[in-house]
Amino acid sequence: MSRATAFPAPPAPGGAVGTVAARATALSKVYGHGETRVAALDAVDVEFRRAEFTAIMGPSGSGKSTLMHCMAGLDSISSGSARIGEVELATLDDRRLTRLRRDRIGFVFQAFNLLPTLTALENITLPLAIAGRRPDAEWVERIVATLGLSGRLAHRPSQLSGGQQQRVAVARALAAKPEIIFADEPTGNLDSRSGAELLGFLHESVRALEQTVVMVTHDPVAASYADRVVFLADGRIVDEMHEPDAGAVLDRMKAFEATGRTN
Ligand SMILES: Nc1ncnc2c1ncn2[C@@H]1O[C@H](COP(=O)(O)OP(=O)(O)OP(=O)(O)O)[C@@H](O)[C@H]1O
Repeated sequence: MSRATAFPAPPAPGGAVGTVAARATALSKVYGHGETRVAALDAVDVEFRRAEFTAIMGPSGSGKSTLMHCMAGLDSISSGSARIGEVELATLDDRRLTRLRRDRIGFVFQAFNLLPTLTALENITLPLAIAGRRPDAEWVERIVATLGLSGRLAHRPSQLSGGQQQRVAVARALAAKPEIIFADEPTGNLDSRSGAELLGFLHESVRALEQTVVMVTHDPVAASYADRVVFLADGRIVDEMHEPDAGAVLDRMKAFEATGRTN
């Protein structure tokens, strides 16, 4: 049941582990003019590899959300390049950009944004239904099992805990087999235990389902679930850490904040 789209079909998740899912090159984003001009991103170079879990950290105002929004085609860029796979986002008109976001990108936000009148399963498959695509039943089953939602599919959001609702939101993001998932503070509305569980499931979706996840977070513990942490300060990538642990991330953050105060 292949359906013609404006883009080549995304590779099966895991089909090309280690290749680049998204890339920014000399990416700059300026808001405002004159006295109100803010360089939110200043010549950022960063790659997000397939089947890798990356956390983006940095002090408030360092450009984390702007980077995520520019990479996800939710905001325009001022100069440089932002690519999903081989597609240069700046070359797409609004219609093609909307389609790319729908077909190739998954989103998870702090607010779960589930429809209250639909069951968990209906929420998970809704974006596919809107896109006129039939869900891949086997894939949806794997996602649901990986996220520990098998016994909850007939429940409505009000019958689920916050952690379960956010897992439904992650399942919804995964259902279309996106090339990359952008998560903005996905544990921001969860208590610490549900947050830890959600992060464990996100980690598992990268390991077991070979998904690519980029997560903006303020929380060093959340970042420690990632394979890699990219640190932003004043709109620039200033450091990177692999196989992070929470203590080391916290120390690095404190160091940036101390430097920021003395500059
Ligand atoms: N729409 C906008 N108009 C003007 N300036 C903006 C806009 N969005 C962001 N900025 C500015 O760009 C800079 C980076 O903002 P951004 O929200 O990306 O930072 P952040 O690291 O995500 O911050 P936080 O951790 O507080 O969410 C900040 O100085 C911010 O004030």
